[in-house]
Parts: sequence; structure tokens; C-alpha cells
Amino acid sequence: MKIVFYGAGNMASAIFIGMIENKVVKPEEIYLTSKSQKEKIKFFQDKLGVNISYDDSELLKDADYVILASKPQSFPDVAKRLRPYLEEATKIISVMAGTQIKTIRRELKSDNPIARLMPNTNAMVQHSVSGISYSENFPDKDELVELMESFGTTVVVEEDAMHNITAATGSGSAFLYYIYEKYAESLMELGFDENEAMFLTTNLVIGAGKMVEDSDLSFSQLRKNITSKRGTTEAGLDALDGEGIKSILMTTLNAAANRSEELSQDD
Ligand SMILES: NC(=O)C1=CN([C@@H]2O[C@H](COP(=O)(O)OP(=O)(O)OC[C@H]3O[C@@H](n4cnc5c(N)ncnc54)[C@H](OP(=O)(O)O)[C@@H]3O)[C@@H](O)[C@H]2O)C=CC1
Ligand SMILES: O=C(O)[C@@H]1CCC=N1
Repeated sequence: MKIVFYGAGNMASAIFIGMIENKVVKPEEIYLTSKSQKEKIKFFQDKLGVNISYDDSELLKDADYVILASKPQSFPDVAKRLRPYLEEATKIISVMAGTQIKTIRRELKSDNPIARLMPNTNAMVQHSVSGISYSENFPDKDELVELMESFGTTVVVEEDAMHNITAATGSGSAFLYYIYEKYAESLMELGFDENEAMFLTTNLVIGAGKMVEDSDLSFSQLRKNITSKRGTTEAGLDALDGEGIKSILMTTLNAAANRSEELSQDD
């Protein structure tokens, strides 16, 4: 197997580290290239034993998969690198938000099989939830799913649903981290110092995550188990509802999904 990553940033590294940790792919089967940050990919070569190169003909020779992992705005440059050497059987996997299969086809000027993947950086701990959609000519879907499930779970969706998946899970972890950040800041306003606020918030998040993982109870039941009639939790939850927590989250998700749609507009 030869898997070539065009882009070795936050998302790509979460994926190849996840794949290697899970031993589905050997480090020597992975090839990395980037735009300019040579020391960064050299670091991955030294640490993980993956290959690095800036020679597109060497990178693309006999490649089974090319993972497009640059920002969408850099894709025209990446496509320029790929066009001269892309082989017919190489499968293209794009993690770029918004960029449509037809746009990838147009830029690559080829009919290679294409899948869009919308993972998240939880791939690094094998817990990405990744949406996948395929071009009509994509072969060996089972092989791809097996590869992608080496760093989490997958859900196959129509391409149109990618905007919502991008908001829900691609960006979703960032929304949760932001809530944790604000929680810790609020604890500091209550009077805890920074270390205490971080310690309390971190352990709260880890404990709640483990409860979600280990218990069969719904989110709602877990919450109810903490909420005494006319107690402190009820008072806090009433305040959250009073501030419109649901509508804040809907606005957040709609903004992210709309931005994905904007990114998908052909120019
Ligand atoms: N971060 C996330 O949580 C998620 C990101 N995504 C998608 O993943 C993609 C990458 O995001 P992220 O990893 O955060 O971005 P980063 O900025 O961390 O990484 C982008 C990478 O692309 C490389 N690159 C830029 N231009 C070229 C080029 N011409 N040839 C080869 N490589 C190039 C950069 O190289 P250099 O460093 O040398 O400039 C860098 O390694 C985006 O399209 C995003 O939509 C999807 C889901 C989640
Ligand atoms: O912010 C972004 O555009 C990318 C896509 C999903 C997560 N990060």
C-alpha cells in the first residue's frame, strides 16, 4: 500500500498518526509532502519512520491513495503538482471542507475515483467520526472504510450532507473545546486560580466523557441523575435555558454549515 499525503498539518497528522498507532498501515507505506515547512515533515520522518519527498513524480508513482489535506484555498496549487503525474488507478481522498468532487475533478482534469472524507482531529486517538461520500466510479469502498476506521468510525452520506457533517463533527470538537475554555474562565471568575480552574475543568470533561462511553444511559438521563428537585443543578440549567443554549448551538452549527456551502461555490 502507498498512501501519499499532500499536506501534513493538523488534520493530516492526526490521520497518519492514528493509522500508524493502530498498525493498519506501516510507516514506510506513508509518504508526506507539504508546501514549504520542510523541518515539520522531517520531524515526522524522524519520529515515525514515514517517507518524505517534494518530487511529485516519485510521490505519485504507483500511489494507491492520495490524501488531499491542504486548505481548500491551496488546492489549485496542489492540483498543479498532481496533474502531470497522477496515475489513472490512484484513488483521491479529500478532507478539504467544502470542496466538491466535481471541483476536484475539474482541477485535476481527470476521472480518478474520488472520495470526500470529513474527519476530525480525534483521529489522533482513534476517535474521529468521519463522514464519507464517493464519486460514482469509486472501487474498493470496503478497503477505504477499513483504512478510515483505523482512526475512528465512519458514516457514508450523500455529498450534499457533507456541509452538516462538517459543522457537526469536523468542527464540532472545536465547539466543545471552546465551551471547556469558557467554563474554565468562568471558574476563574468564581474565584479559582488558573491551575485550579484547569484541573477542575479537565477532570470534569474526562469524567463526563467516560460516563458517556461506559454507561448505557442517554445524555438526558445522565443529566437527570444529577438534578435534584429545586436543587443547585436545576437552578443552573434553568439559567442556561434562559440564555437560549439551544438557539446558541443552532446558530453555531448553521454558521459552520453555511460556511462549508460558501466554500463549495465554484469560482
Ligand atoms: N483541522 C481540522 O480539525 C480539520 C481540517 N479539515 C480539513 O483539512 C484540511 C487541512 O486543514 P489543517 O490540517 O487544519 O491545515 P494546516 O494548515 O494545519 O495544514 C495544511 C497543510 O497543507 C500543506 N500545503 C499547502 N499548500 C500545499 C501545496 N501546494 N502542496 C502540498 N502541501 C501543501 C501545508 O504545507 P506547509 O505547512 O508547508 O505550508 C500544510 O502541511 C483543510 O482543507 C480542512 O478543511 C477537515 C476536518 C477537520
Ligand atoms: O475549520 C475548518 O474549516 C476545518 C473544517 C472542519 C474543521 N476544520
